[in-house]
Amino acid sequence: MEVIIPLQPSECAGMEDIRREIDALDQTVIKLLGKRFHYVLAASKFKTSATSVRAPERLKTMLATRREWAEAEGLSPDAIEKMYSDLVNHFIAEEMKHWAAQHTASAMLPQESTPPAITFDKPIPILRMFDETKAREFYLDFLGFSVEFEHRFETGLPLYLGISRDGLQLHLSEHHGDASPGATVFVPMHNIEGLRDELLAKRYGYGRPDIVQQGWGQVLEVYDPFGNRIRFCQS
Ligand SMILES: C=C(O[C@@H]1C=C(C(=O)O)C=C[C@H]1O)C(=O)O
Repeated sequence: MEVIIPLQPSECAGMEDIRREIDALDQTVIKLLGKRFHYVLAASKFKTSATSVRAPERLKTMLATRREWAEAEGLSPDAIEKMYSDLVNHFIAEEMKHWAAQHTASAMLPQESTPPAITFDKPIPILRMFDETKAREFYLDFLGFSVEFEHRFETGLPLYLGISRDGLQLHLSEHHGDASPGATVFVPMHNIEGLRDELLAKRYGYGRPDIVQQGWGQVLEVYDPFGNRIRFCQS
């Protein structure tokens, strides 16, 4: 391995030596400037405003110090100040970009800052019922609903039944506090004639519903054994 020992200026035998030494020094200077740059970027996390990023007072005093150091090395203070001024202005611009990315209003917002939109699912009417057998006969056998779930706090306590058919969900409750008989559920639907034919074919003992033409559409009403009615409507 070739070990290169730096030559003093007076030891250089020609331009080749001179330029090799200058290149080596400039490479070291630029490496050091690269290190310096990382300190400047790291400064941005302690800066609280765009003015503090520029830190004009610090810039002024540091340029003055570099002038003194230049003089001590036999260099022109003006030339060194100009060099530093150009360099530091470039660093400030980079620090500003870095700072803005960390500190602007949008960067400061928590990531999950957009609250989810408020939306509603389809409501589920709760209808009062007080005879499980009659409820099953009407809603399951006649209207063709299926049971989604059944709930009782314990055996012998009131039943709460979730039922559904083709997108229509109802809750039937034996709890007297949940609802009073006499409710009407308005159900927009499609193929009301198909439903009418299906219901008539059931030959249900307590109702033979037919379609009534109203101003707002065709209406078919059925009455449950507890005084509630379901008003199907196709418009
Ligand atoms: C690093 C700082 O931020 C800026 C960059 C400077 C630099 O490159 O030396 C000096 C002052 C500021 O303009 C600082 O405030 O010290």
